[in-house]
Amino acid sequence: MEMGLSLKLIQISDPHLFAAIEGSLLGMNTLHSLHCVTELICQQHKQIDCLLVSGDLSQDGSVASYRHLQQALEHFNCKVLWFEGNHDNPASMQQVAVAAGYLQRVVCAGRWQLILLNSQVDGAVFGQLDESQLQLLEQALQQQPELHTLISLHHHPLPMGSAWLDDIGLQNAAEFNAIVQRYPQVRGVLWGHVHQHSDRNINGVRYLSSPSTCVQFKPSSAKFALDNQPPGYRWLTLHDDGSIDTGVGRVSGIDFSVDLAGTGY
Ligand SMILES: Nc1ncnc2c1ncn2[C@@H]1O[C@@H]2COP(=O)(O)O[C@H]2[C@H]1O
Repeated sequence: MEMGLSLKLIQISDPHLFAAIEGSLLGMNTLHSLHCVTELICQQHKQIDCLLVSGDLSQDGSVASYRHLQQALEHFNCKVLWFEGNHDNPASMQQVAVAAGYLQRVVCAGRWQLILLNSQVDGAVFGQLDESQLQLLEQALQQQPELHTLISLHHHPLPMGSAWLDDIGLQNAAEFNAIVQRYPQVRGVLWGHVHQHSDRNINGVRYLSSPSTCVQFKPSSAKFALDNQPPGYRWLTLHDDGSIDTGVGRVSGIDFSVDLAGTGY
């Protein structure tokens, strides 16, 4: 990433791709919806410093699904960073991402440090930061006290107000948030998993969730339910003074087929 006056970051989350190009999740073709989102990003953002993909890149864990993602992003002339969600297969993901340089936990650019954590628990839908991730987080924060910091992970460290989702969030959120609040340089925490946007400020730290590039979950629903919002992404401008401008973009004018009555997957 080049050093400028501010950094433009685009977050893509939860694309849930399959090896088969016609693969679909609750009626939505996830590769097609991803392509619609990347096209929108190209139209809306001329200069991007970094594209961050925040987990559940694949639905079937196949190497081919990660190659589809790589191809979908290859025309972006910027740094690309991937990290794991609960659905990802670490070995398949690494096969594609390591050679391409997409897997980095700590990245410093300009006045900012990005810390990307692995909250995956083998075989579980919920998340947890193990001791190595908590140590990595604290070490990075201790090493760069002067850099504004954005932390990203797949699972939600705050309740979303949906009982079913709040059962599958970050299990040690209290421990994580205690660290976040202890280091004044932390400006933002950014996640995926919940397929919906939210924006909260807790003691000056911006806590942000983001849409999926495929199906959306209905906010404030006690049980699993899909929303009819279209696929989308989040953009963030990280300013030199530590402030963050951010918003969500969604595809318009395309009729995505989705099974709104679906009760899970
Ligand atoms: N009906 C359901 N109730 C609870 N969890 C579900 C249901 N359907 C799917 N899930 C899981 O909830 C997860 C939410 O995000 P993921 O995309 O990680 O994957 C989803 C499934 O693993």
